Amino acid sequence: MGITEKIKEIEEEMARTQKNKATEYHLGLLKAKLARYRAQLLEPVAKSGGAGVGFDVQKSGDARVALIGFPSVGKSTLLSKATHTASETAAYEFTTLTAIPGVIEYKGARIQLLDLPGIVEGASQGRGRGRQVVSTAKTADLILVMLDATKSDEQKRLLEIELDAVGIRLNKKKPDVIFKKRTTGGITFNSTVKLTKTDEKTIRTILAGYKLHNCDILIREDITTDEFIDVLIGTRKYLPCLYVYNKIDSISLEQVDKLAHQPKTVVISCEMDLNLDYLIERIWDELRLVKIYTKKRGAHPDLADPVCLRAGATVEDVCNGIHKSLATNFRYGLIWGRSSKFSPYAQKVSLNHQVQDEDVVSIFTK
Ligand SMILES: Nc1nc2c(ncn2[C@@H]2O[C@H](COP(=O)(O)OP(=O)(O)OP(=O)(O)O)[C@@H](O)[C@H]2O)c(=O)[nH]1
Ligand SMILES: [K+]
Ligand SMILES: [Mg+2]
Repeated sequence: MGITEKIKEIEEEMARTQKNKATEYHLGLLKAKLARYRAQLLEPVAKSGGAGVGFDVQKSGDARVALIGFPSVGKSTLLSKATHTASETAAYEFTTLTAIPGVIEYKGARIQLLDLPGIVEGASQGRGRGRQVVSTAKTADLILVMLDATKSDEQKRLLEIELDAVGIRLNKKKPDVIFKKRTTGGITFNSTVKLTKTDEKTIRTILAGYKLHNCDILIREDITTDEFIDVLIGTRKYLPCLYVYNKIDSISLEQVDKLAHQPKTVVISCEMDLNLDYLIERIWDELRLVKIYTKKRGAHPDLADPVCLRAGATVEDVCNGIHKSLATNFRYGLIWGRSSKFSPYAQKVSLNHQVQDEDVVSIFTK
């Protein structure tokens, strides 16, 4: 029996099993099995690629944004409008058959936008190019889930099921659980909060199902059983996501208004050029990029060529963004702007100082 059949069998058994106190542990075990098979399904099988291998597109620029959606929602139209790269667009499905990268230049940052083939229901189980698409999506810093505003909202749920099945968690934080494997000593189970969505017995059942008999578990958040399995599997990808409804030129204003009020959502029309600038602004915000200007002694800051980094970056990252040797020869830095505690004056800083958007930095070397 192949993995897909095994998955199907478990899913059927889960559907048949009534959910109650008596079956809770058994269901937990099934869930764990299911997660393990799904993980197996995504492992690369042969050298030639196929399962689990994404499209071979070089990462470039300061961040990567991937376009995911069903066919003909307008992904390629967006790429062609927002970047200088043309990607074929047409009224028929599966126009795009590979990954096409384009670049959005915004506020001094170069953001790679990746057009991808449309995915279909069942993509995560290997239908169409789905698995390649979702594997590529895992390499992105931000996912744009693109939806057709003229179609039912069911599409959003279906897409999320596909992404979920391959271990992509959208707009979710990694569960606050510490899990350590040991060689002896049995299972130590601790929780700093009251667990209302799962319990110790279920978790122990799952651990047994994974043949994990020696480990330390410290739970610091009221997690679900599924979230615990995510921690065990370990390869989950937690990615920020924006829901982009395209084709709002074809629906009523009331409908547009309703969609636009959903969280993490942007409504656009590629064809009519509606709201595209705002979308790019939102992409920038979601990526949480910071822009750092450098300044040579006695000169004005270089405003033309900022260093773009992810939020949380340090002076060391700034150095590495300029030249490899800078951090090794670093003596001290001077920083102006939001992260200087003496603002508007400069603060003398070391490599581990965290920078903030629009800071100006001078680096002094040995
Ligand atoms: N009404 C309307 N049509 C649009 C809009 N954007 C794109 N389209 C049309 O939608 C169709 C599909 O566009 P594509 O850009 O090829 O869609 P895609 O998502 O890349 O499709 P695949 O590559 O096949 O997955 C084309 O006929 C476009 O002209 C829009 O804003 N409004
Ligand atoms: K199309
Ligand atoms: Mg396309």
